[in-house]
Amino acid sequence: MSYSRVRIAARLRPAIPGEQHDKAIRVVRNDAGSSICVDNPRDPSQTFKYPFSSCYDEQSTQEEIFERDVQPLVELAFTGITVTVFAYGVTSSGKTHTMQGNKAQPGIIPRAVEDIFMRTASLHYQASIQVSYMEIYKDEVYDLLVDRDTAAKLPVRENEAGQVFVANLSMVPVDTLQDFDSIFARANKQRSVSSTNLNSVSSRSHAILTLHVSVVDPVHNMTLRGKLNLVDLAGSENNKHTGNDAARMAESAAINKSLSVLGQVVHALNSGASRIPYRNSKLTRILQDALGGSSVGLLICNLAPGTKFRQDTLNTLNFAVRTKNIQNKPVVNQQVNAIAGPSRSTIPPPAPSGRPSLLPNMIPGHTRLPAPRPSRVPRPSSIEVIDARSLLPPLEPVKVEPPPLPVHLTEEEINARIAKAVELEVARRLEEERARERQRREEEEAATASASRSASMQEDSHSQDSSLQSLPSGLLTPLLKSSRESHEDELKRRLDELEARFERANKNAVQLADVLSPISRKKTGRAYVALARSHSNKNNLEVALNLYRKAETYVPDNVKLKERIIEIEWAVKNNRPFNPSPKKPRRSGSQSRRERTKSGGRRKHRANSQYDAVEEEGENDASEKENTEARGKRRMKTEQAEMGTPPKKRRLVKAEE
Ligand SMILES: Nc1ncnc2c1ncn2[C@@H]1O[C@H](COP(=O)(O)OP(=O)(O)OP(=O)(O)O)[C@@H](O)[C@H]1O
Repeated sequence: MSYSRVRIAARLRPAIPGEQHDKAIRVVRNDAGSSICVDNPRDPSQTFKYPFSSCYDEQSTQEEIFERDVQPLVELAFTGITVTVFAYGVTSSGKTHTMQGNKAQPGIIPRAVEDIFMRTASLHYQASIQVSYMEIYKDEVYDLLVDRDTAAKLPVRENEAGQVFVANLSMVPVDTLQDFDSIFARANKQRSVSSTNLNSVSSRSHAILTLHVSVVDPVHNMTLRGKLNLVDLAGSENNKHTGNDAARMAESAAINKSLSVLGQVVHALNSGASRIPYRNSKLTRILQDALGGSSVGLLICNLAPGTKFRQDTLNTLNFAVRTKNIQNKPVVNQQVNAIAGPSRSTIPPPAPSGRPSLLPNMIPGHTRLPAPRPSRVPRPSSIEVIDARSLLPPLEPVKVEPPPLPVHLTEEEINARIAKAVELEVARRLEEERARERQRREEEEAATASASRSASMQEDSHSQDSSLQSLPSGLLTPLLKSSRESHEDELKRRLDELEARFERANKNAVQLADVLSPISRKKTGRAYVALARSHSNKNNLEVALNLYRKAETYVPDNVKLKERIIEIEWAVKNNRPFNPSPKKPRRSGSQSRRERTKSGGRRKHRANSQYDAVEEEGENDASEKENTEARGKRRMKTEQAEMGTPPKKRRLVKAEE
């Protein structure tokens, strides 16, 4: 089964007139890759680092982003795959600029359309392009290709195959770039836009432009239907800054609510929840396919610069980190042609004439996508949704049969097709190998994690052998008979071996952390933290630092872990000893609850243990935020007394409070 993670790109816009310029948020590039660095709002001496494969700074151009991150995905639409690119970020962070741009700096949408037409022209197959464009305004869907004054609210429905669609949405065939430009320009005038203190042309709705690409392959007698969804989300708004009036406030509430549901969907997917709340907003319902569904996804995080936007930026980046873990399972949408031979009529027929038209046609020549009522849903025999791999020729033994020679294919094109098929098959086999490796690894991790937990319990009780009986036999059994020190060495050796084995099997820069499930990542992170803590207790600070950094690759959005790394870096750099927080003895559930209540509650308890923070990583955002705020308040209270003391000491002062 082949999975595709949602790709992430982050783009920092330049300061615009009237904004104060500072470096609170910046793009850093080094040998290890690129990251967005943000100063900790609570403690400027600390920096949060968010590594992403694509980070664009203030000088980046529209062309770079398109060529590096979007153009490779456009190609997929020609192979029957749905691709969704969405721009996410706080209001005024540059989403519309990135997606639409302007005449001088055209954005992703015009570039993608141009690219599609260029590809179409060079194809030897018949291809047709259609466009649909909708906006979600106050949780209602409107067609942007019909006259605004008469536009009705469109219902969101699901067909028998489980595909979500917007009923009665127009689809307009476009044959040239000029066709598209005039349709798009006219449609954009319909979009809900207003002026706020932060943006004179602030989008008040989420806009989804879809380019439907149909390619008819007469040789195989089928039509591939790919889609490119280009989504310009409305920005989250802090109404202290926007200065919104009552009407804008109502829009703002709807925008913030739908983005909050988007956050909940991402969180539920990440935590493996059995119910994903897609239905809680129209936005998530329509984007369902891009989040944990069958399309390939790219999230562009737009970031506004400077201290003023720092908290919003952290929220956006944390959302991105969570989204990065979502796995989609792309499928090829392929329809067997009813009549063999090339055909340009890949567009569904217009609604039956007896059906009352709800909306007038604004654009001449456009066809309305019929509402697929159950009786009109294509039978499974005529529309297939298939796993992309099944399109590959058989490869046992490795031998690729060239596809039948279409009259207009050149020798070079045939060779390219064969090479592509081989490449895909190799990728499939690699994926199978990885799946086997993953399974082996997860079994080993389960044993490793329980061993490290037991090791940590051993430390708590200062009893080295009382818990041996309760540890699992098997993988780690020989270690249990040795001393604790050698046990740790062995645990580290096994973790290293696990990564090395994975890297050997994957020479194409896929990291172990990238392929583990969220639970396995958390477990591995936890094992590294346990080892790191043990080394820091012995004052082997450099080793501990390395291990904490390793842990961070598995749980990158764990704030406590980032803080711990900064503290140890400080101690190493200043050649100072490092005193770990005193570890509390384990208590029974009820006793623990009683004590927590007396001593100021759960938040204080959590703040005391780095290990617990990793364990509890992934709890809901609200409690994370509460913790951060509570810590921030305590930090401010003690700031005066702590001047000149290292970060670790400050924490101890707080703990004593
Ligand atoms: N990379 C950039 N280079 C130059 N100007 C930019 C860039 N990104 C954004 N801007 C400018 O910043 C302002 C806000 O950008 P934009 O309207 O795209 O933000 P937005 O995120 O779409 O906001 P909203 O959510 O309120 O619609 C605009 O004036 C835009 O031209």
